[in-house]
Amino acid sequence: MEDILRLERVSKVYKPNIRALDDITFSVAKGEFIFITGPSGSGKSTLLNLIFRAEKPTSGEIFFEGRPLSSFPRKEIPFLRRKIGFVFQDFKLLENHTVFENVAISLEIQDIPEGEIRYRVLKILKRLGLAGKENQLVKQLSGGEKQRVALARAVINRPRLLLADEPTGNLDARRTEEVMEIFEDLNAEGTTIILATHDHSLFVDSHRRVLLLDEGRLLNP
Ligand SMILES: Nc1ncnc2c1ncn2[C@@H]1O[C@H](COP(=O)(O)OP(=O)(O)OP(=O)(O)O)[C@@H](O)[C@H]1O
Repeated sequence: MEDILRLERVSKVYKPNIRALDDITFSVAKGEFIFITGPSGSGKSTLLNLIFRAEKPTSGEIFFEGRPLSSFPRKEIPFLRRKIGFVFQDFKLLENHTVFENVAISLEIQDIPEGEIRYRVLKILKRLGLAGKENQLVKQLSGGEKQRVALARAVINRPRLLLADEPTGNLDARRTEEVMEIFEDLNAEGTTIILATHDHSLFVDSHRRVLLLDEGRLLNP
């Protein structure tokens, strides 16, 4: 099957000499759902940040849909980010804005008619169990609700690739199961997913590919 993503010999070194990622090579097929795991500090977040082009590799290259990420000029990054959704570990939500505003923000900068924005936002909120919460300020939400708002915002553009960093970190067992079902549904609809977690229970029975990171190295390329 065609690859949506390929990393070739990617390394990331932070000053003075922290090798966060060391010579990483792997591919992800279109439609795949893979897990990345490893102990704290093994490089999971760094890897996702590089794929999102939030940071650049020190060496090596990342290809998204065949195109090297290094070839995207700055002004094209917003277009790239519409194709790649990111659920951040710390959510990165606008705490003093409403749930609706947080989810709608990326649609509003695209000249999409207001009625369609409203329809799409309310639909995704309903799907994520947040119906009726649209006018609430994010800072008034529970951790689990914020997690789901972050997921809603990440998928509102119907991205081809969804990156999720510890997306069940703040959830109890029942909510974790619900969120994992949503990831399964999104994947069944064709979204490629890369989910980073240290929680083995998320993938142990999943029969999915699991990449193991340790001190920046991939143990099972
Ligand atoms: N901006 C940065 N500057 C310097 N060092 C960094 C930076 N970001 C990450 N690191 C270092 O790179 C290594 C990998 O960190 P990273 O956050 O990718 O790990 P992780 O596997 O996501 O950990 P966790 O599960 O705790 O989130 C760590 O040693 C970390 O301290």
